Amino acid sequence: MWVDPNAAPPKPIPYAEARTRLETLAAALPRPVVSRPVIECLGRTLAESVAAPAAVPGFRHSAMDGYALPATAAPFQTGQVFKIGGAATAGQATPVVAADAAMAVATGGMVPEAFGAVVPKEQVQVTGDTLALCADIAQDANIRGADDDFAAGDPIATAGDKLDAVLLATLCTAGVQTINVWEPPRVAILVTGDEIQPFGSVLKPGHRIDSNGPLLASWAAASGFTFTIAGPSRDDPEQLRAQLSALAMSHELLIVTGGASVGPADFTPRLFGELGQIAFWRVAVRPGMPVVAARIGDSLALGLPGNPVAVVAGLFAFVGPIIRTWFGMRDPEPSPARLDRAIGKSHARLEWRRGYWYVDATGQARVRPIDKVSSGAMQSVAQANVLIELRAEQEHWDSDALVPTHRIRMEI
Ligand SMILES: Nc1nc2c(c(=O)[nH]1)N[C@H]1C(S)=C(S)[C@@H](COP(=O)(O)OP(=O)(O)OC[C@H]3O[C@@H](n4cnc5c(N)ncnc54)[C@H](O)[C@@H]3O)O[C@H]1N2
Ligand code: MOO
Repeated sequence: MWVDPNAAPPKPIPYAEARTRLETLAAALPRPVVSRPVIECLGRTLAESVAAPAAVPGFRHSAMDGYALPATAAPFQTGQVFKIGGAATAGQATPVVAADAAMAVATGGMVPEAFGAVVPKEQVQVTGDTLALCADIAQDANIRGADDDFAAGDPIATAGDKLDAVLLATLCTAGVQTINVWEPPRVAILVTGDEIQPFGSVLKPGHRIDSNGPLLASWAAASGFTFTIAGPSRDDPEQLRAQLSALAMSHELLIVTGGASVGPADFTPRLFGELGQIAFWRVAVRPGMPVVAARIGDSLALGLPGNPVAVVAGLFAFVGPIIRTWFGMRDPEPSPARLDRAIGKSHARLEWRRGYWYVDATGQARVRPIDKVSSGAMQSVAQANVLIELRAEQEHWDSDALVPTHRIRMEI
């Protein structure tokens, strides 16, 4: 799509259509899979499902510190007396004991099939090298099977699962050595706008401090991505063209903020069109309508409007789906909640309204819409923990209406 700066801008497309085009773009990017030792994969996402290679722990073992009783002596009853033929300690080979003797065993110690139960220390009376049972002991009591944790072939994790500490430890336990994970996209962030000044600047009238750069850089860092941050850059098409083409050469995901709309200094859509192929420009959503997406070389370029709340919504609505497509991850489920008060809108775009989600005293999930709806008001995002989804074709919601909400202010 060629963007003619003098022509009328295109009609916004529905969000569902934009998502489909974005996911098609993301799936077509070169996404390398690498094989890595499990221990180095915290935060990585599995490119293929993993099953247990063998049973774990792989040997029959004791769940208690006590004595293994010879199977031939079952049933084990109060008062029964056994000679203690030896002691098995965890991690050591089992000693040879007489067929009718008991064997001292530690928790986790191997218990061969010749033994029919383990009696805990607390339930025996030991005199010299003999013990007497103080209770009846059931067959197989306190013995765990060789597949107590995993049987060979048990599924452990599915492609698209992200390794947190628990999953990483579980794979280690199962004896999995290396896994195939997606190499994450290299992310470039380009902040634009003549009025935008970097953190720490002394502002002149008309200037704003850059918040989109810190927002996107913090998101990329928290996601564990390698990223480059450029700008704030002036609204100069020559300089922006050079920056965009250089960044697109070395990054798979390029996020630009500002200059997405139809103003005289809005160059992002035109430059995307010159350097690559535009997938869409303008989507019927609020905030974020002027969003533009394109393929530039081997990079997916996303141009978000400069308004800071549109960037927060853009992370949720556009960047999130790109990242999940890249990693083959599922979408998080929305959380339905009842509105604290009636709300309305006077446009036919899908809106993500800021809200505060909570559970009331009766256990009911509720959401309090935040009053400020300006796309420039970061304050209102700081007061919110969800985005309330307001359907494009509806204009009024009664108090107590059930609406889908999406958690924000968390890792995507
Ligand atoms: N005639 C029309 N005008 C506008 C339309 C339209 O359809 N027709 N769309 C409006 C909508 S919706 C949005 S959203 C904005 C987006 O415009 P841009 O993408 O060109 O964004 P900018 O003009 O560059 O910035 C908007 C706003 O945000 C502030 N900003 C920008 N970057 C940052 C930053 N890094 N940190 C903090 N604040 C930032 C900037 O100063 C502006 O106030 O267009 C509407 N106009
Ligand atoms: O889409 Mo803009 O972000 O509504 O103000």
